[in-house]
Amino acid sequence: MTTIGILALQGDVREHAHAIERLGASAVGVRRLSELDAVDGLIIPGGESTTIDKLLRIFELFDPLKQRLDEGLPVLGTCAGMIMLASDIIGAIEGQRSLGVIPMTVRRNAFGRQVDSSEVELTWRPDGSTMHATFIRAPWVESSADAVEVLAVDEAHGGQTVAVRHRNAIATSFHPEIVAPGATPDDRVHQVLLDLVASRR
Ligand SMILES: NC(=O)CC[C@H](N)C(=O)O
Repeated sequence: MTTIGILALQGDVREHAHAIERLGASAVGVRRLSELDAVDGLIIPGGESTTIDKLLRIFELFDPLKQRLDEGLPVLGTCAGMIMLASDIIGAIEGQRSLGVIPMTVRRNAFGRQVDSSEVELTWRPDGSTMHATFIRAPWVESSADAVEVLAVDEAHGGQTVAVRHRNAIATSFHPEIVAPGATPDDRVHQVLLDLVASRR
């Protein structure tokens, strides 16, 4: 069975695990290198990128994780996880590092304080369908290399790129793991991660 690790240093782990389990794979928390080496793919959840960065270094995971991702371990980064995957960050705190997996510049807290949290209907480009997305103090993609595929833009806030794919990595500004009360879960983003895992085999 496919096993997806969820980086469990900080952030919302359980909702991602539910999405992965709904898709028929198993989900485990990752806090140490031996756990990282046992998974077929990884999720870096939302939370606070400055804290995730610090904890990765304290747990001595930063460099080994970067190496696994550079070698092709499939990864999904959401919100703070998107920031962690970027090559460049606008609005980083001093000394903040990212893993540099996707050649793109992201802007932290891009939607401003007044849009702390919002729900938006996006167009999911792979099939042109609508996707209901929840944003929480989210980043957006300010610019990206030509090789980076845009999966979704936020027309409601001026057409910013909010989901991308590059090689073994997917990143979303929003929280695809959040299911609104009473809504049917939409696991298309997590399915892209599982498809990346399947195509690597
Ligand atoms: N929901 C989130 O993950 C917020 C991200 C946070 N603003 C950061 O910079 O890391």
